[in-house]
Amino acid sequence: MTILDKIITKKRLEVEQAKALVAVADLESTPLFERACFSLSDSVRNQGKNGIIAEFKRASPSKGIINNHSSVAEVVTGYQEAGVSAVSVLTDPDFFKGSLADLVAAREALQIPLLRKEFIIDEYQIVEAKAHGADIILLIAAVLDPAEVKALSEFAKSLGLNVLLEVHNQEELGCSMVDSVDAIGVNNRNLNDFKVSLDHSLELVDLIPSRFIKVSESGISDPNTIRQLRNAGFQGFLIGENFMKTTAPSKAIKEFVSQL
Ligand SMILES: O=C(O)c1ccccc1NCC(=O)[C@H](O)[C@H](O)COP(=O)(O)O
Repeated sequence: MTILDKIITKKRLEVEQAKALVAVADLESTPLFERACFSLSDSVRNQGKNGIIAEFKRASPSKGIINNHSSVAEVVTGYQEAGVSAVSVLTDPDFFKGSLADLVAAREALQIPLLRKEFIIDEYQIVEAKAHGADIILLIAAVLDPAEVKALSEFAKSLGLNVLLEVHNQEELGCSMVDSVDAIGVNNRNLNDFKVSLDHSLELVDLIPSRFIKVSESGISDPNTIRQLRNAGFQGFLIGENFMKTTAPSKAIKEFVSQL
């Protein structure tokens, strides 16, 4: 069983448990569910922002514990002050040590788009995302079939959310481009063996139609890489570990951005 299979098997259980605890109607009656979402596209195209989607990431299957000392509010406030276009918060508890409480804490600190970084397999998680302050949801082509990508992205759009679709290769890209997706992220990390290569982004960028925001994800640790990716046609850059592994992620991002 691959790590991705393990994550999805656990996720199915987690979603059924959540459904038994909190009804959809209760999620839909929260104040956060009512709010209008920030637009990812507007934020990425805003010249005053740098295109970075900075991630709050405590742990990962590839690295184990990355940061168990920083608070969500302090880190994401620093990210926002550094001019990022959006913030990503991992909410998976078992493999990434995240939570929906982290998402709410980030929402309370931010006035820019917020991504719920999660392994979404069910509409319930999309309602949960909106009810806990997300503006953007992630759909991962490697764990969904094209019909699921279409149905889940259309459902998210019906709630006013932005949709980021993650692909890793040409086959996933070809199968999953639908109009209900706003942004396509090329994950440089193979989610089965964790190998990271920027070549995935560079090989796929020209195959992504210009109507989608183009995001390069994972393994970015050098301002020169942002320049290279920008020149290749990317507008968004998802970065987690590079900031989170430091003693002060809110300072590390400012130092990084000063070199752009
Ligand atoms: O990060 C992992 O080890 C991982 C393993 C399996 C599935 C997903 C995984 N990461 C999720 C992400 O997409 C990254 O957190 C995100 O792209 C940021 O990557 P990085 O800058 O390398 O922390």
